Amino acid sequence: MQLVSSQKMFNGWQQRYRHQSEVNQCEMTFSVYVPFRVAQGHKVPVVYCLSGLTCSDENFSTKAGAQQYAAQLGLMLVMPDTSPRGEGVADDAAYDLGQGAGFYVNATAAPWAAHYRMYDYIVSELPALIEAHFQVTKERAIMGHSMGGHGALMIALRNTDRYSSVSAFAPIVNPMDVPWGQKAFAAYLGEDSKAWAQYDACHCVNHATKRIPILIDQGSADDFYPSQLQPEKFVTAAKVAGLPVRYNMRPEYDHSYYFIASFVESHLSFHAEHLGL
Ligand SMILES: N[C@@H](CCC(=O)N[C@@H](CSC=O)C(=O)NCC(=O)O)C(=O)O
Repeated sequence: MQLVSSQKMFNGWQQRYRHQSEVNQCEMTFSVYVPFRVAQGHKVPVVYCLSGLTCSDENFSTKAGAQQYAAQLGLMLVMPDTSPRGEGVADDAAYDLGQGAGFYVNATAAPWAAHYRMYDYIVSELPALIEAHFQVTKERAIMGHSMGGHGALMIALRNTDRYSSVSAFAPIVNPMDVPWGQKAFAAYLGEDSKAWAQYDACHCVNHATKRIPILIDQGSADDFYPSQLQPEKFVTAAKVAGLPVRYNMRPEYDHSYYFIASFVESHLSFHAEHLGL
């Protein structure tokens, strides 16, 4: 693991690391925020922050304004990239497919299957790396925005033993039923939609083995809300499955990081509460 950059921030450290990923078969970069509590000799729990289409590990770290709250709460933030990258990695000219748009699935269709294994990367490889190199406990929460909001919901529901809580800003919730998801799933998983449900949060609610606490915020002025997101579908599915969801509609907020920055404190406090801080 190679340190790319390190800056002091709120008495802790904002850093970027590069490493060779076995599951994605390429070099991956991630960002972390290490709170001061670590320098005081404590192990801290981790919140994984998954970004959306077109993002890298730097969107959340530079725009969400989360570090000041992570510093106060004693949380480490891990901000992964949204796909494998590099010259030898398949890509597409469109912003919603290929590099920057991995959708947190393990691709099975050519040419994507060779590198696009973001599900295994987020669930297994990255946490193992983090737990080997940083002063962290094995307690984790996961959150995300848009495509990353969906990734967080889907991953948490499939792995309720691994996460204490999950939250999402303006998430895609039913990718099998909206244009962004249908395009990505057809490419990564093949045209047979039977293989898609395992990665669709509205289906994954039925496979949760624990009542994991869920928080979702949605802006009413989000251009993607009616066509690509529709979080109410998830709220209904989760309630039918008996899962506790707190859903906030935020008047006049859009899809941007200005929206995320406005409510990120409440998401980190939610996770801190369920992580027992
Ligand atoms: N209109 C786009 C779409 C890109 C976009 O809005 N990306 C969002 C996430 S959307 C769902 O996953 C984002 O987070 N962008 C980065 C940012 O810093 O705001 C386009 O034309 O590119």
